[in-house]
Amino acid sequence: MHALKLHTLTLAEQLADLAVDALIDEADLSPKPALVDRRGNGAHNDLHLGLMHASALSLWPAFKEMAEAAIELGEIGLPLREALGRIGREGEQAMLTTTQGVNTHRGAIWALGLLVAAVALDPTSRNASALSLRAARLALLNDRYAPQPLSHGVQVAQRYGVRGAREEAQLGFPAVLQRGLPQLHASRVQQQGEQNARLDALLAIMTQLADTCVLYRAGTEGLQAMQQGAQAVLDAGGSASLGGRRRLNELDQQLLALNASPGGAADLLAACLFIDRIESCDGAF
Ligand SMILES: CC(C)(COP(=O)(O)OP(=O)(O)OC[C@H]1O[C@@H](n2cnc3c(N)ncnc32)[C@H](O[C@H]2O[C@H](COP(=O)(O)OP(=O)(O)OP(=O)(O)O)[C@@H](O)[C@H]2O)[C@@H]1O)[C@@H](O)C(=O)NCCC(=O)NCCS
Ligand SMILES: Nc1ncnc2[nH]cnc12
Repeated sequence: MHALKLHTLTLAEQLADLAVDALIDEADLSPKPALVDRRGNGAHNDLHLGLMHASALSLWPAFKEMAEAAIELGEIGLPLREALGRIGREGEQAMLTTTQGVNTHRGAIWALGLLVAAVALDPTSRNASALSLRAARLALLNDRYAPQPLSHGVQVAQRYGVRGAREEAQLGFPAVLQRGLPQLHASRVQQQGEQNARLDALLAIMTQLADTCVLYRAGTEGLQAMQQGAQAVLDAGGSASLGGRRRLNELDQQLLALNASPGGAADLLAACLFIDRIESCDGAF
């Protein structure tokens, strides 16, 4: 008879599981305005839900390695920042191989990678502000080996003078801490269902974020439509209310017409769900 061998997950493996779970929960959440979800491809002709799942799963080794690097190096400093940069770039390559070149989760590797490392550095300190502060301190360090591509984010940051993904992390994810998480908690208190609470959290993030994906595709008209439309859904009672659902449908149609995909807001919803899960576990994850 074979003995059943149980493998206890390491901390790094548990954190990688949680990061991938957050990405899959984000992808599955429906109906998200102009984003890939269970209904369809939103404003994307090169993406679908299966690809988002495959992309999320391809990132598990990178998240695990980022957590291991944080545990091994043990402190915030250039060695850890540069290790995260190297692992992040390898993660991007794994993602691009899986998706045959489509950028599904670049911003999510960045945000979740920093947060995974922030938890691994001190798993006993799990509240959102402490975590985001450690992530911000990592993001503020300059990775000497990072290539300097003229990315979409850099192009629109220059053109419109906005904060992109890098600055959002360096500030400790204000769209998540000040908007997404409080809205998630407030909507849960109203007991109208977890999916509606998550949709409301996404909308709250959208009200404030300078999403460089939206700006690149649809300029300031797209960004205003996203921010004001998301606020209109929340003002009408949120995604659980009939009025809110009507506004959400209007926002979906408007963003689709503008080809404006809030991919940055989607990544930050995944970050929000990850932090929420870390904060709510006591003991093992
Ligand atoms: C620091 C980096 C995040 C690089 O940032 P940068 O702004 O230079 O680069 P981008 O390539 O533009 O990627 C940033 C991605 O971050 C998301 N995002 C956008 N706005 C915000 C915001 N205000 N706050 C937070 N996050 C934001 C967004 O990701 C999502 O959109 C992706 C699709 O974008 P895009 O390629 O533009 O796609 P399309 O519009 O569809 O393109 P076309 O089809 O039109 O051609 C999607 O993947 C979502 O994830 C931005 O894309 C960081 O990445 C970096 O430095 N990496 C190097 C390695 C490293 O250090 N890693 C650290 C590991 S901890
Ligand atoms: N659900 C989604 N749809 C499109 N782009 C995304 N980037 C991250 N999540 C996304």
